Amino acid sequence: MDVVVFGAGSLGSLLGGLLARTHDVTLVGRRPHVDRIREQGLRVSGAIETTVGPDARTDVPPSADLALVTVKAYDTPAAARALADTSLDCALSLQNGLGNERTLADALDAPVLAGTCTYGARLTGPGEVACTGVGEVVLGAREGGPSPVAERVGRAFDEADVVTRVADDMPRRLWEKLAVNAGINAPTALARVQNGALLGHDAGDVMRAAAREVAAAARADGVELTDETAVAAVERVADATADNRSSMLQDVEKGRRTEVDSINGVVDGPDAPVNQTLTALLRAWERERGLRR
Ligand SMILES: NC(=O)C1=CN([C@@H]2O[C@H](COP(=O)(O)OP(=O)(O)OC[C@H]3O[C@@H](n4cnc5c(N)ncnc54)[C@H](OP(=O)(O)O)[C@@H]3O)[C@@H](O)[C@H]2O)C=CC1
Ligand SMILES: CC(C)(CO)C(=O)C(=O)O
Repeated sequence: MDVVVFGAGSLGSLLGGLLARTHDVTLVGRRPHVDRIREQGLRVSGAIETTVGPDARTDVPPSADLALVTVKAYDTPAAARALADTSLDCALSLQNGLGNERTLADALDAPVLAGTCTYGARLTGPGEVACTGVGEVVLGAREGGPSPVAERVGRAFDEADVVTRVADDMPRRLWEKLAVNAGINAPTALARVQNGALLGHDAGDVMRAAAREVAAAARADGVELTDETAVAAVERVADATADNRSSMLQDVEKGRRTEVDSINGVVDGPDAPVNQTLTALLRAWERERGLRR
């Protein structure tokens, strides 16, 4: 399969690197990362060790079978514009947050698949990415149901030894993942604590309330996600990733814009006062830092 990875940062470099073991991969990213990959290849270290030689560039190629979109959610509109003139068979978002697939589908003349990813990735230097945990990619039709396109992409990922499952219930999975990220990411970023610290009393109440509000929004959107399922999911992930610093905490520590708009901000409204508060506080921090207007 001919794969273009739009957003060769942490996740894009890792998955692009793993796919490059079997497929023709082009990484679209920034300098000096892309230059180093062209000169010396891409080194993957940590839980998976390999060196591969994908193509790497700063602009998009004219065609590909699959566009894997791995920019931060706030860059999805720009990714969609950049890919609009590329001839594609399909696109797949593995980003956190809700709404990325719709943004891509509105701009692209190709089916857009939804996905979730629990692999952990961190750029460690130009031309180098660390796999901080082997997880799983789950992908499928963004509106749910069977999808021959998703089956084809799933097979291609399997061939490259990327742990992958094709699912026919992506809308429910995306909402459940949103409940997890809404409950963990913003509270850990604001309190500057590891995920496990949310399992204590006060912060735990905030985490569970945020997850319940997301479940209510999912049901209003026609997706059957109970409060109990959402709360059990966020508690399970906080426990399993107790020593993690969430991606939003890492963004705040690095002084970078966060993905709050496409996580807590998706359910931001009077019916979701906890998510509204978390969103408002993170937006205030971003504004003060000059990261948003
Ligand atoms: N890292 C992880 O382990 C996981 C991440 N995710 C999700 O995956 C998504 C990506 O996360 P992550 O990889 O950590 O983020 P990164 O910031 O590391 O990667 C995104 C990369 O895309 C680049 N980029 C953005 N716009 C363009 C453009 N127009 N042209 C070329 N390059 C561009 C960015 O460069 P620049 O910063 O210079 O703009 C950056 O290098 C997020 O939604 C995240 O929540 C999900 C699961 C695991
Ligand atoms: C699952 C969790 C909360 C792990 O830290 C995550 O996805 C993130 O940090 O963005």
